[in-house]
Amino acid sequence: MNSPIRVCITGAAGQIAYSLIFKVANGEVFGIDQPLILQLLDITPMMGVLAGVEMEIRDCAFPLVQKIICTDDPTVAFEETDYAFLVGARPRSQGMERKDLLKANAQIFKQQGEAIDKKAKKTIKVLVVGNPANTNCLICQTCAPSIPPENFTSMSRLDHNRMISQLSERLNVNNDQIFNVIAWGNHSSTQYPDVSHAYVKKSSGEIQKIKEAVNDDNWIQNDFLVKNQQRGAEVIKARKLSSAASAAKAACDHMHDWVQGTSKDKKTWVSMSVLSDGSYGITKGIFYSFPVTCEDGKYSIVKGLEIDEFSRTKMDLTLKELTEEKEEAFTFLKI
Ligand SMILES: NC(=O)c1ccc[n+]([C@@H]2O[C@H](COP(=O)([O-])OP(=O)(O)OC[C@H]3O[C@@H](n4cnc5c(N)ncnc54)[C@H](O)[C@@H]3O)[C@@H](O)[C@H]2O)c1
Ligand SMILES: O=C(O)C[C@H](O)C(=O)O
Repeated sequence: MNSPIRVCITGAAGQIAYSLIFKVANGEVFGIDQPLILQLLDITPMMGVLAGVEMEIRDCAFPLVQKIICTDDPTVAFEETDYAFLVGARPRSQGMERKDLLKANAQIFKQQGEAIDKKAKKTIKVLVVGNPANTNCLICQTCAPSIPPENFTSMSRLDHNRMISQLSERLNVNNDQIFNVIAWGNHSSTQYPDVSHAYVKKSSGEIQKIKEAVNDDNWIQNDFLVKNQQRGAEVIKARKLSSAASAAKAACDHMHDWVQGTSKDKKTWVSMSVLSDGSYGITKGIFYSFPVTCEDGKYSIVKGLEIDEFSRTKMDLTLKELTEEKEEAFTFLKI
């Protein structure tokens, strides 16, 4: 048996965590022979609810769970942490301006970045889920200067998965027959769901570009695009709550692929928000969703893809939003 790894999940008394914790505990991310110590963080008023979650984790009798630590103190939650899912964030309340939301979250992710810097293993891998995820991730990473910047990522996998689902439905194939979609940019309504390089592997074995298989550019550039950009809002409208199970599944997919690797031939990729290295003309120092492959616990941005004029415009638009978010958030922090 391997020695246990320490996995921190923040927002542990919330909706996403209520699905995520149990998938992680069941071995779905780090493997069925990898024991875990769960380090669960939420705010003080939620400690009672978190105690209930802890009871349920215990009642599952997971073979892999060696210890459960529930806390409202980030310096306890990030002690020696190997992997962190930063789910907890301040939600937008009625009448709250975007600026106020950025400000509230900037403070949370500053505090957590500082705790990670002081307490976590230097090899920690961090996935930020709490919105605005890309900018929260940037703040957290900036406040943890002793940790390599490439150890921080934020989640665009839900957008990636939503694209696959929409395409498989349209083409009447299974989800695992769709490859190489790309969710570019911010996890927000400016994201750019791009199918220019995507393909479908038909049941006959034939491979066809998505654009040819769909044969309707108008649908790709309008209905499909807007549906993906607005999917989070559509779920909120229907559920009166934001996506939780699908977000938890996407968080597991993201961390699983980062740790265990994507396809060995490097021909298929996933979408992950990572610190831009300037690829595709995206300003360095912004967490932007790119196509990546992963191997030996490291991600690499897929290089050299051709970008047409339509894509360029959309990629620049979401970059503009991220640049503005960064400027605004950093004014609150005086970094
Ligand atoms: N990136 C994505 O694809 C994606 C998808 C869905 C939801 N989200 C975001 O994920 C976040 C969580 O969603 P949810 O549905 O679980 O929300 P939720 O409100 O059910 O749970 C959030 C939890 O975070 C806790 N929290 C708040 N501040 C905290 C802090 N400083 N430290 C630790 N915990 C704290 C809250 O007390 C609450 O228990 C939201 O910001 C949501 O918008 C992101
Ligand atoms: O929580 C939200 O605002 C929406 C969420 O990020 C989603 O994409 O479902």
